[in-house]
Amino acid sequence: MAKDRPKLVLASASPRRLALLEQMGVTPDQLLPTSLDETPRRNERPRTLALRLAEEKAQAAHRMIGQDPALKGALILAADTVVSVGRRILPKAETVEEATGCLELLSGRAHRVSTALCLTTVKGSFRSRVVETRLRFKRLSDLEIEAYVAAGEWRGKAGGYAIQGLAGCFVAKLSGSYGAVVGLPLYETANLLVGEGYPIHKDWLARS
Ligand SMILES: Cc1cn([C@H]2C[C@H](O)[C@@H](COP(=O)(O)OP(=O)(O)OP(=O)(O)O)O2)c(=O)[nH]c1=O
Repeated sequence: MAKDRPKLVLASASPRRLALLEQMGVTPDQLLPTSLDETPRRNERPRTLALRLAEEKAQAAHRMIGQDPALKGALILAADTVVSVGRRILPKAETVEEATGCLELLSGRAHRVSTALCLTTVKGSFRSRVVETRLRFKRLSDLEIEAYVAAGEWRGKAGGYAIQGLAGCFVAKLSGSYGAVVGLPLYETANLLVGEGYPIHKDWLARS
Protein backbone atom coordinates (compact mmCIF):
# COMPACT_ATOMS: atom_id res chain seq x y z
CA MET A 1 0.00 0.00 0.00
CA ALA A 2 1.46 3.38 -1.00
CA LYS A 3 2.20 5.48 2.09
CA ASP A 4 2.19 8.80 0.26
CA ARG A 5 -1.48 8.86 -0.47
CA PRO A 6 -4.42 10.44 1.33
CA LYS A 7 -6.91 8.29 3.21
CA LEU A 8 -10.08 7.40 1.36
CA VAL A 9 -13.60 7.25 2.79
CA LEU A 10 -16.29 5.53 0.71
CA ALA A 11 -19.58 7.21 1.64
CA SER A 12 -21.72 4.23 0.66
CA ALA A 13 -23.58 1.24 2.02
CA SER A 14 -23.45 -0.48 -1.37
CA PRO A 15 -21.40 -3.70 -1.47
CA ARG A 16 -21.28 -3.29 -5.27
CA ARG A 17 -19.51 0.07 -5.01
CA LEU A 18 -16.96 -1.40 -2.62
CA ALA A 19 -16.39 -4.37 -4.95
CA LEU A 20 -15.94 -2.07 -7.97
CA LEU A 21 -13.39 0.04 -6.06
CA GLU A 22 -11.57 -3.12 -5.04
CA GLN A 23 -11.57 -4.23 -8.68
CA MET A 24 -9.48 -1.08 -9.30
CA GLY A 25 -7.06 -2.15 -6.57
CA VAL A 26 -8.42 0.50 -4.19
CA THR A 27 -9.40 -0.37 -0.62
CA PRO A 28 -11.08 2.48 1.23
CA ASP A 29 -9.75 3.25 4.71
CA GLN A 30 -13.29 3.68 6.00
CA LEU A 31 -16.87 2.98 4.89
CA LEU A 32 -19.36 5.62 5.89
CA PRO A 33 -22.93 4.95 4.73
CA THR A 34 -25.22 7.97 4.66
CA SER A 35 -28.97 8.06 4.78
CA LEU A 36 -30.76 10.70 2.72
CA ASP A 37 -34.21 11.49 1.41
CA GLU A 38 -33.72 10.54 -2.25
CA THR A 39 -37.09 11.85 -3.46
CA PRO A 40 -36.69 13.67 -6.78
CA ARG A 41 -37.66 17.35 -6.83
CA ARG A 42 -40.52 18.43 -9.08
CA ASN A 43 -39.40 18.25 -12.74
CA GLU A 44 -35.88 17.27 -11.68
CA ARG A 45 -33.95 15.67 -14.53
CA PRO A 46 -32.37 12.24 -13.92
CA ARG A 47 -28.77 13.43 -14.28
CA THR A 48 -29.42 16.48 -12.07
CA LEU A 49 -30.92 14.21 -9.40
CA ALA A 50 -27.96 11.78 -9.53
CA LEU A 51 -25.51 14.67 -9.26
CA ARG A 52 -27.39 16.34 -6.40
CA LEU A 53 -27.63 13.08 -4.42
CA ALA A 54 -23.97 12.14 -4.94
CA GLU A 55 -22.97 15.61 -3.71
CA GLU A 56 -25.38 15.44 -0.76
CA LYS A 57 -24.01 12.00 0.23
CA ALA A 58 -20.44 13.34 0.09
CA GLN A 59 -21.41 16.42 2.11
CA ALA A 60 -23.25 14.31 4.71
CA ALA A 61 -20.16 12.12 5.14
CA HIS A 62 -18.01 15.24 5.35
CA ARG A 63 -20.16 16.53 8.22
CA MET A 64 -20.05 13.12 9.97
CA ILE A 65 -16.27 13.03 9.80
CA GLY A 66 -16.06 16.56 11.19
CA GLN A 67 -12.76 17.12 12.87
CA ASP A 68 -11.80 13.42 13.27
CA PRO A 69 -7.99 13.62 13.46
CA ALA A 70 -7.64 10.06 12.12
CA LEU A 71 -9.15 11.20 8.82
CA LYS A 72 -7.23 14.47 8.44
CA GLY A 73 -6.70 15.11 4.71
CA ALA A 74 -8.96 12.20 3.67
CA LEU A 75 -10.83 12.11 0.39
CA ILE A 76 -14.53 11.22 0.49
CA LEU A 77 -16.10 9.39 -2.47
CA ALA A 78 -19.87 9.15 -2.96
CA ALA A 79 -22.04 8.07 -5.89
CA ASP A 80 -25.66 7.83 -6.93
CA THR A 81 -27.36 5.81 -9.67
CA VAL A 82 -30.66 6.83 -11.28
CA VAL A 83 -32.57 4.83 -13.93
CA SER A 84 -34.90 6.71 -16.27
CA VAL A 85 -37.07 6.27 -19.32
CA GLY A 86 -37.17 9.62 -21.08
CA ARG A 87 -37.60 12.13 -18.24
CA ARG A 88 -39.40 9.61 -16.06
CA ILE A 89 -37.33 8.58 -13.06
CA LEU A 90 -37.82 4.99 -11.91
CA PRO A 91 -37.84 4.18 -8.18
CA LYS A 92 -35.34 2.14 -6.22
CA ALA A 93 -37.69 -0.83 -6.10
CA GLU A 94 -38.74 -1.86 -2.59
CA THR A 95 -41.98 -3.78 -3.33
CA VAL A 96 -43.06 -6.48 -5.79
CA GLU A 97 -45.45 -3.97 -7.35
CA GLU A 98 -42.69 -1.41 -7.90
CA ALA A 99 -40.33 -4.00 -9.37
CA THR A 100 -43.04 -5.37 -11.69
CA GLY A 101 -43.97 -1.83 -12.79
CA CYS A 102 -40.33 -1.02 -13.57
CA LEU A 103 -39.82 -4.16 -15.64
CA GLU A 104 -43.06 -3.64 -17.58
CA LEU A 105 -41.87 -0.14 -18.40
CA LEU A 106 -38.36 -1.24 -19.38
CA SER A 107 -39.55 -4.17 -21.51
CA GLY A 108 -38.59 -3.70 -25.17
CA ARG A 109 -37.56 -0.08 -24.57
CA ALA A 110 -34.47 2.04 -24.40
CA HIS A 111 -33.58 3.54 -21.02
CA ARG A 112 -30.77 5.47 -19.43
CA VAL A 113 -28.70 4.96 -16.29
CA SER A 114 -27.16 8.13 -14.85
CA THR A 115 -24.44 7.56 -12.27
CA ALA A 116 -22.92 10.57 -10.55
CA LEU A 117 -19.69 10.61 -8.57
CA CYS A 118 -18.56 13.18 -6.07
CA LEU A 119 -15.08 13.32 -4.57
CA THR A 120 -14.73 15.72 -1.64
CA THR A 121 -11.67 16.74 0.28
CA VAL A 122 -11.88 17.22 4.05
CA LYS A 123 -11.29 20.92 3.39
CA GLY A 124 -14.65 20.85 1.60
CA SER A 125 -13.78 21.42 -2.07
CA PHE A 126 -15.32 18.85 -4.37
CA ARG A 127 -15.29 17.50 -7.92
CA SER A 128 -18.24 15.75 -9.56
CA ARG A 129 -18.97 13.80 -12.75
CA VAL A 130 -22.04 12.22 -14.29
CA VAL A 131 -21.77 9.18 -16.56
CA GLU A 132 -24.77 8.27 -18.69
CA THR A 133 -25.24 4.78 -20.11
CA ARG A 134 -27.94 3.88 -22.60
CA LEU A 135 -29.43 0.40 -22.56
CA ARG A 136 -32.13 -1.49 -24.36
CA PHE A 137 -33.94 -4.42 -22.79
CA LYS A 138 -35.42 -7.23 -24.85
CA ARG A 139 -39.19 -7.47 -24.82
CA LEU A 140 -40.04 -9.28 -21.58
CA SER A 141 -42.83 -11.85 -21.36
CA ASP A 142 -45.14 -11.94 -18.35
CA LEU A 143 -43.41 -15.17 -17.31
CA GLU A 144 -39.95 -13.57 -17.45
CA ILE A 145 -41.12 -10.63 -15.35
CA GLU A 146 -42.85 -12.90 -12.84
CA ALA A 147 -39.82 -15.19 -12.54
CA TYR A 148 -37.37 -12.29 -12.23
CA VAL A 149 -39.46 -10.61 -9.56
CA ALA A 150 -39.77 -13.93 -7.67
CA ALA A 151 -35.95 -14.24 -7.65
CA GLY A 152 -35.76 -11.01 -5.60
CA GLU A 153 -32.55 -9.49 -7.02
CA TRP A 154 -34.34 -6.18 -7.72
CA ARG A 155 -34.70 -5.18 -4.06
CA GLY A 156 -33.10 -1.79 -3.37
CA LYS A 157 -31.88 -1.48 -6.97
CA ALA A 158 -32.55 1.60 -9.06
CA GLY A 159 -35.01 0.72 -11.84
CA GLY A 160 -35.88 -2.62 -10.22
CA TYR A 161 -33.09 -4.67 -11.74
CA ALA A 162 -29.42 -5.57 -11.29
CA ILE A 163 -27.44 -5.98 -14.51
CA GLN A 164 -24.75 -7.95 -12.65
CA GLY A 165 -27.25 -10.74 -11.95
CA LEU A 166 -30.05 -12.51 -13.80
CA ALA A 167 -31.19 -9.30 -15.52
CA GLY A 168 -27.96 -9.32 -17.52
CA CYS A 169 -29.93 -11.66 -19.84
CA PHE A 170 -32.41 -8.86 -20.57
CA VAL A 171 -29.82 -6.42 -21.94
CA ALA A 172 -29.95 -6.43 -25.74
CA LYS A 173 -27.72 -3.35 -26.03
CA LEU A 174 -25.51 -1.23 -23.78
CA SER A 175 -23.68 1.91 -24.77
CA GLY A 176 -21.58 3.51 -22.04
CA SER A 177 -20.15 2.08 -18.83
CA TYR A 178 -21.15 -1.32 -17.43
CA GLY A 179 -19.52 -0.42 -14.10
CA ALA A 180 -21.59 2.78 -13.90
CA VAL A 181 -24.80 0.73 -14.25
CA VAL A 182 -23.69 -1.48 -11.35
CA GLY A 183 -22.86 1.66 -9.33
CA LEU A 184 -19.41 3.10 -10.11
CA PRO A 185 -17.80 3.99 -13.48
CA LEU A 186 -14.22 2.72 -13.20
CA TYR A 187 -12.57 5.04 -15.73
CA GLU A 188 -14.03 8.25 -14.30
CA THR A 189 -13.52 7.12 -10.69
CA ALA A 190 -9.84 6.37 -11.37
CA ASN A 191 -9.41 9.76 -13.07
CA LEU A 192 -10.99 11.63 -10.17
CA LEU A 193 -8.88 9.80 -7.59
CA VAL A 194 -5.62 10.27 -9.46
CA GLY A 195 -6.51 13.94 -10.11
CA GLU A 196 -6.91 14.50 -6.35
CA GLY A 197 -3.56 12.95 -5.49
CA TYR A 198 -4.61 9.35 -4.83
CA PRO A 199 -2.11 7.35 -6.93
CA ILE A 200 -3.98 4.10 -7.49
CA HIS A 201 -1.30 2.70 -9.82
CA LYS A 202 1.36 2.77 -7.09
CA ASP A 203 -0.60 0.10 -5.24
CA TRP A 204 -0.62 -1.99 -8.43
CA LEU A 205 3.19 -1.83 -8.51
CA ALA A 206 3.30 -3.13 -4.95
CA ARG A 207 1.48 -6.27 -6.13
CA SER A 208 4.35 -7.41 -8.34
C1 LIG B 1 -29.43 -0.38 -12.45
C2 LIG B 1 -28.67 -1.04 -11.33
C3 LIG B 1 -28.59 -0.49 -10.09
N1 LIG B 1 -27.91 -1.11 -9.09
C4 LIG B 1 -27.80 -0.54 -7.76
C5 LIG B 1 -26.61 0.42 -7.62
C6 LIG B 1 -26.98 1.17 -6.37
O1 LIG B 1 -26.51 0.44 -5.23
C7 LIG B 1 -28.49 1.15 -6.38
C8 LIG B 1 -29.00 2.53 -6.62
O2 LIG B 1 -29.12 3.22 -5.42
P1 LIG B 1 -28.13 4.35 -4.90
O3 LIG B 1 -28.95 5.31 -4.11
O4 LIG B 1 -27.32 4.90 -6.03
O5 LIG B 1 -27.13 3.57 -3.94
P2 LIG B 1 -27.38 2.74 -2.61
O6 LIG B 1 -28.49 3.35 -1.79
O7 LIG B 1 -27.50 1.28 -2.95
O8 LIG B 1 -25.98 2.92 -1.86
P3 LIG B 1 -25.30 4.26 -1.25
O9 LIG B 1 -26.23 5.42 -1.46
O10 LIG B 1 -25.08 3.96 0.20
O11 LIG B 1 -24.01 4.38 -2.02
O12 LIG B 1 -28.89 0.27 -7.41
C9 LIG B 1 -27.26 -2.33 -9.32
O13 LIG B 1 -26.64 -2.90 -8.40
N2 LIG B 1 -27.33 -2.88 -10.56
C10 LIG B 1 -28.00 -2.30 -11.59
O14 LIG B 1 -28.01 -2.86 -12.71
